[in-house]
Amino acid sequence: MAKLSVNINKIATLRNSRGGNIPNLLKVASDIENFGGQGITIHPRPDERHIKYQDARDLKHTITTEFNIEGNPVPKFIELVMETKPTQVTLVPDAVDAITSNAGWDTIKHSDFLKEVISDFKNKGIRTSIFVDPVAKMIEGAAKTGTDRIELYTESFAKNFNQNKEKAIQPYTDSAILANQLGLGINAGHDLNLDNIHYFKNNIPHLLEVSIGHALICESLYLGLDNVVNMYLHKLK
Ligand SMILES: CC(=O)[C@@H](O)[C@H](O)COP(=O)(O)O
Ligand SMILES: NCC(=O)COP(=O)(O)O
Repeated sequence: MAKLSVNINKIATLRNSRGGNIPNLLKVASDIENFGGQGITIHPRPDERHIKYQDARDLKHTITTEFNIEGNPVPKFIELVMETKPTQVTLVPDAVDAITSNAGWDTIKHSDFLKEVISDFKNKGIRTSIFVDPVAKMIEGAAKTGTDRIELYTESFAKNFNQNKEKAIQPYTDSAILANQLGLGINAGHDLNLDNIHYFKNNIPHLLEVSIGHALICESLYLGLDNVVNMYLHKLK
């Protein structure tokens, strides 16, 4: 069974829209865990437009499952991760002005940098994962950085799922087989949803964890958070 880590960025977006503390991010995170969620993911961005750096500090004291912090390892982010010591850090090469994550690492070009930050995080006892496209040479490059895991960037799978799911999944299946042969753990995320998750899970060998936020929160508007978390858990079995 792959673990479900719920990305709560969108809860922070909603809270920030009124400047108060409704919905309460810490309570939502605890509720998700009580509903069965096996992890909480946040992706603080430099402009703090949703998750604030202080949220990461506060969540550290309330999360009882796996805490995953995603982001571009700029100095301020590295400092935050070193201070909060989450279960896992997922490195994502976001541009500052990106609306959302839109590419995986070039693990060849940024090899030296990735090796250095990954080694620093691992020395602190933090599991590392790096966000990559499903491309063989990028997976091979990832293995050389010393990272524990990769997170497969699933945007293209999600985008093409309805037209041709066999074609959409193929690079991901191939990448998962290769990653496993190279000793990497496999996570995945971005635009996964209740329609595509079961097919994704069934076709990705050795899948350890998915992080899902945008669709999960949207689906919860109609179906309820408790219900939706459990629907994902069922589909991930
Ligand atoms: C790494 C990744 O795929 C992203 O999903 C990200 O965590 C979502 O970030 P936003 O909520 O800012 O779009
Ligand atoms: N790492 C992916 C993630 O946390 C959630 O992405 P999305 O479901 O919000 O697209």
